[in-house]
Amino acid sequence: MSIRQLIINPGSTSTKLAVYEDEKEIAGESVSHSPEELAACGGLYEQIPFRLKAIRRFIDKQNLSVSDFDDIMCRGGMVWGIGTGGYRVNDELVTALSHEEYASPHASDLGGILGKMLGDEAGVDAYIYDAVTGASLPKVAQITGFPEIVRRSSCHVLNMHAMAERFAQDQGVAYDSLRLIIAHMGGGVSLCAIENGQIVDSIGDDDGPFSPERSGFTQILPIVRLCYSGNYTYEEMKSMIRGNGGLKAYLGTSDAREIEKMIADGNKEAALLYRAQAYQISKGIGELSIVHKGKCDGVILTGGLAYSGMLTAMIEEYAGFIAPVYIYPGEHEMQALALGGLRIMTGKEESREFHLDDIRASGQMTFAAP
Ligand SMILES: Nc1ncnc2c1ncn2[C@@H]1O[C@H](COP(=O)(O)OP(=O)(O)OP(=O)(O)O)[C@@H](O)[C@H]1O
Ligand SMILES: CCCC(=O)O
Repeated sequence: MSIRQLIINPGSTSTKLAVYEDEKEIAGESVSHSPEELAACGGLYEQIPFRLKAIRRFIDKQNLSVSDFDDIMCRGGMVWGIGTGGYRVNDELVTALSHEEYASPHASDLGGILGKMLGDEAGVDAYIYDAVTGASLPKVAQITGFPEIVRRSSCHVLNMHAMAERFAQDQGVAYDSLRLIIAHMGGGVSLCAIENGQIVDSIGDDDGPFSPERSGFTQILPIVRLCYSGNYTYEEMKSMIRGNGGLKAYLGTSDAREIEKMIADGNKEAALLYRAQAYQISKGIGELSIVHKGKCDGVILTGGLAYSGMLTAMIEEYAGFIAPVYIYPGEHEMQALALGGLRIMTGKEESREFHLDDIRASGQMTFAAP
């Protein structure tokens, strides 16, 4: 009997859904949510009923019900102090996914919450897999200049692990033997260093290069001044960091294809900004080369922006001296979730149980939001 799984991947502007039977996708849909629809919901967690409706519509369309699934696999959120792999969604994980002290607000936080709500109706377990914050940073990588702030990892773990494994297969070498740097370049950009099959350091979407829709990191004092200027609320600051920052803030679009058209039409500002994006991503690669002490087997460029020959050529021009650059365009998160779920369902991998005390013990809790 095959294993049938419902896959849920909430993003900032869409909810991606799929049904898998064993390794095969038998149905898939990316339900787009317009800015107006999302704004009408209010905050992130107020989107739950709206997204739940979209998921139910998708399940109905397949003539299935929740009880027809063996499990529900959900994109993991930005819960601090969590490891990689699969976690069964229990009540403590739902609490963590719903509170800013435990998790950074991000659309992917909704995955486990939605999965558990649906699963509970029919006694089906929901899991998150390779959560955005899952990593194994050594102590030396966790120090900041602020004793009150522990440096935490956040990156596109799901797609990065999947691409690293594909790369190892393509090269015919053991994944665990590779020292890699991966840049995931989508609406948000993040990077990681992989060693022994583990993410040992990373640069998050608010921690390094700007991206099509995110501000990335810049000098701290101007940001502090902006926060206290009285011109912006906390919510507005967050939306500049994630959603309305980066290329979108300068050029009014986060679609790199439109930006390339602007460049082709002679728009010099667009050309400068696109180069600046490549430059910053390359600097991120350079920063992570230190983690490997310069001995890196490859740099992998992935995500939607890796389809852009213009961008990848510029990155290769800056960072190609570090290691050979390999391009794996697109993201393969739905398949990675399904394969992770299949390993759990077939007993090849054990899922983990989450406890709020794990976050407390990690020292990675955050201050309460204002
Ligand atoms: N063929 C292409 N050429 C150039 N850019 C492209 C191409 N296809 C997609 N992109 C760009 O990739 C970006 C979106 O990438 P992707 O779909 O991986 O992001 P996302 O899933 O929305 O966000 P994230 O990866 O941060 O979760 C957009 O800027 C889009 O314009
Ligand atoms: C690090 C951010 C991950 C994401 O946007 O999906």
